[in-house]
Amino acid sequence: MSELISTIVNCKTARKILEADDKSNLRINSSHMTVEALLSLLDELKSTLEHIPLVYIDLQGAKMRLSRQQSQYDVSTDSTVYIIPEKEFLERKDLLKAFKDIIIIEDLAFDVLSSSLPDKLLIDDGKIVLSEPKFNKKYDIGAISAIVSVGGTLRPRKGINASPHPLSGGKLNPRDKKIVEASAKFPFVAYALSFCQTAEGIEHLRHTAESIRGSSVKIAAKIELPLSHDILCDIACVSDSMWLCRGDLGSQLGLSGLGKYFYEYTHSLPFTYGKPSQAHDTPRDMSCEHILAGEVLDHMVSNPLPTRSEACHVSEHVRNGKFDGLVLSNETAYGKYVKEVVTMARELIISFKTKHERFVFAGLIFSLIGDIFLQHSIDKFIPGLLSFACAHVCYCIAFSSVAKSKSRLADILIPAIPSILIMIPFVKTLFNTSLWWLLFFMAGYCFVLASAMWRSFCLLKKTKGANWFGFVGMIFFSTSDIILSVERFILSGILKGHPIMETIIISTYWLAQCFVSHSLVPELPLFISWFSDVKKFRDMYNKRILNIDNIEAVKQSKPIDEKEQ
Ligand SMILES: Nc1ncnc2c1ncn2[C@@H]1O[C@H](COP(=O)(O)OP(=O)(O)O)[C@@H](O)[C@H]1O
Ligand SMILES: C=C(OP(=O)(O)O)C(=O)O
Repeated sequence: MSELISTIVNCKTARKILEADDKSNLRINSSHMTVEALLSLLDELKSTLEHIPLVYIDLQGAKMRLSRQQSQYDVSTDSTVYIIPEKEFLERKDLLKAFKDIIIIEDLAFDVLSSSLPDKLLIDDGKIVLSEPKFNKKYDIGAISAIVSVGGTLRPRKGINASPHPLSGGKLNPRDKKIVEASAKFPFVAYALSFCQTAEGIEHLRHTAESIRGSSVKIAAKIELPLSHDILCDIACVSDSMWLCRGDLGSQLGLSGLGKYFYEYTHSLPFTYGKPSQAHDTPRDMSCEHILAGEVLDHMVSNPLPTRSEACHVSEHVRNGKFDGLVLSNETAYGKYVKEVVTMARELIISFKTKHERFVFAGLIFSLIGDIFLQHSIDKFIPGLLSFACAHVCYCIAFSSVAKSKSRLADILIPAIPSILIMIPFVKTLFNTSLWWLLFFMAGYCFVLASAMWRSFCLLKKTKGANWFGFVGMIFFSTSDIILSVERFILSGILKGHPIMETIIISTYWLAQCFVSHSLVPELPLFISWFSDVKKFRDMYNKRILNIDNIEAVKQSKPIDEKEQ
């Protein structure tokens, strides 16, 4: 099932979200709260929630932000504003708080921006744009003045973008480090690192978190700058997931640039952005989970339904396997329709049978046909074998719909080599017999079985070991088939019908089918989930069919004009 991550500001929002979708994970943006407030929110979640999901703490990393001291006010287009560092504001607060034309930013951001003034500054994902920044001595402070080319409402802690981005993301900054150290005692916490720029940044975070916790920690890299394909591949190697954050990326690249980057990212195209990729001996890919973030269902911040484009875009990209989940930000942090947006997001990502599900189902049907043939007698062996070969082709398609290998050559060679090796004893035994022609069918069968195993390994690799079920299933499959063929052709059926042999063949076969099917729901506990979660799944399904929440929301909503009057 796809991952849904919903941003919360307090325990109340968390409860609302989980009421609408108890499988949603949560996200807390640490930049919008003090470290103490963050820790007490984690404590509250732990003590009040019945079931606590994964909670991502979003770390500021190398993101630049307005100060917490910034007051909320509107800046109008064409006016002049003065950007000052937080420390100056704090020193002269009594005088400065009366002025409505100052923008207070974090000291580090002020220092890096002063050392090389950018052409433009974008605040709050580009909702406010400042042009022509220059040094100015306003209020006797070394300020940066700028013209407001797009006006809007300033709010504390909103993000600032300049291109090129002036802060490099190396080791954790002191505040993020303190947060990681203090939150390590909560086993349900994962981390998302903002403005991630290198694999080293993620490695440092992982090392810090895991050495304190003493166990593995899930880490997401937030991609908010146009990084090159090579760097993305490096980051993918050390991260559990990468979040494509289109809010900041859109500010960095402009909207048409974002469209182009999005296309290249989702098609893993090399060298358009950043430095050209270096030549590598082995093909490189961005194998890890990919999560779509930034204005995913933004229309629902103030409307009960998303736009058609949002609904189609989300469905398309989760369905075609480009993304493994979604982050909801403003939609749940301060949107008016928290429950509706969470329900809608879940519907959009499960409201169809994915290719993975459809082909696992088809594989099970072919296996059933194969079982019926093999139940009869030896002369139905070939139809049985062909049915199971079709089942493995279906499993191949199912696994590769989620995790494709990048190399066609590997797709052929890796399954071919073990198939040839396995065939050697059978060739020796059957070659000079009247059953020699069976060897062709058996070789073909071995190849499709090994291909399905290879594709299940790609899935295991892409999910960094989290979805190992398909691979283990295919190992059981091969074990069952090898024992069956050795017993039938090499030992000439002398053990046929022996209860121990039959038990091993049938139990490995059933375990294989169970594990392959479980690869569809890797987040649920093995086997038990099939029984304990039936009701929840049925409720979710009924809700989807009847669309109850959304019908209610539409009925209750008034036209925009009416609301504004
Ligand atoms: N813990 C919080 N307290 C108050 N407001 C918050 C909090 N978290 C998020 N918000 C609000 O929701 C908005 C969207 O959240 P998020 O996407 O995490 O922020 P940002 O875009 O600033 O990184 C924030 O800009 C802020 O206005
Ligand atoms: C999700 C994003 O990150 P943040 O919420 O930190 O702005 C984004 O930039 O789209």
